[in-house]
Amino acid sequence: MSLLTRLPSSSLAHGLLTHISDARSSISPARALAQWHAYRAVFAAYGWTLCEVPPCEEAPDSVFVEDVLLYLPSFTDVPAALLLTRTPTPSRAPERVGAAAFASSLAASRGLAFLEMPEDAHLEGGDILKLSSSRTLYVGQTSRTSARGLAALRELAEPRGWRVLGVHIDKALHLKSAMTALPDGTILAHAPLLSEEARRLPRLREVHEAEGVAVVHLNRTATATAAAGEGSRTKGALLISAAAPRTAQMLREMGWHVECVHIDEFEKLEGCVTCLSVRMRS
Ligand SMILES: CN(C)C(=N)NCCC[C@H](N)C(=O)O
Repeated sequence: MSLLTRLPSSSLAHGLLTHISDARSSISPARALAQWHAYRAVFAAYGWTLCEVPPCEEAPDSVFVEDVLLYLPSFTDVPAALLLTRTPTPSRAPERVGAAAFASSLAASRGLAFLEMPEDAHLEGGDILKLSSSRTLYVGQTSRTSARGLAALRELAEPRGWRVLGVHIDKALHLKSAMTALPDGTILAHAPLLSEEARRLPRLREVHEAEGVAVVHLNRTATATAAAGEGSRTKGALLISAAAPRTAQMLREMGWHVECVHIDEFEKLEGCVTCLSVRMRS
């Protein structure tokens, strides 16, 4: 399991804001850097190999590396792929250059395909929710991912065995600002952030904290939670923001071991625990 991350730019405080009031004045680059290291340390403790995408100092939002690179597993004989996305935002466009060279080289070393979104197809990784249990990709239709982006991803993903469905999102920056999924396909969602279309998705489980919608699966098997001292009494381990204690407790009651991380410096810029990395599980 490999975790791709990207060092925060010192200009982080100038990151884009879309749906929340301007909190950028309170952002501490030093505190953000400490939180970024602590985030990575949790994955390392669960056996993930840490890989760094070269920093992009000129792009304030470059730490949100999930948006620029998408790992696309395959269920067929078509190779899995690393996809370079295509943001519509000028301030994030420079992120693509260093990410492209890195991803092309990593893909070659791992026997993966390296793919790029076409010129006119805008898409960011924060809009892509992968449900491996049902081989479904939910693709947010947002200010960052267009219908052309959805169509272009469908052309790349269907031959790899994925079903690709668009979901209109208008109350949040990305699809994964409003929902993510547990390994069994349960979708954690925060009702105030859902469009009418999103409310109709199957297997929704409402969480009452906006930060609680974002979870990352830290390990495949319960045995890995031995590192957490809980042995194999849990389903496995999840990572969630420390800003969602009620959701963390709900997940523990569902049988998960839960690791909480402080990422408030990134939440001030509409980030979450999925944004800060690309997870390559196979
Ligand atoms: C799941 N989410 C939300 C993401 N993957 N990306 C967060 C990007 C935040 C950045 N300030 C921006 O506006 O681009």
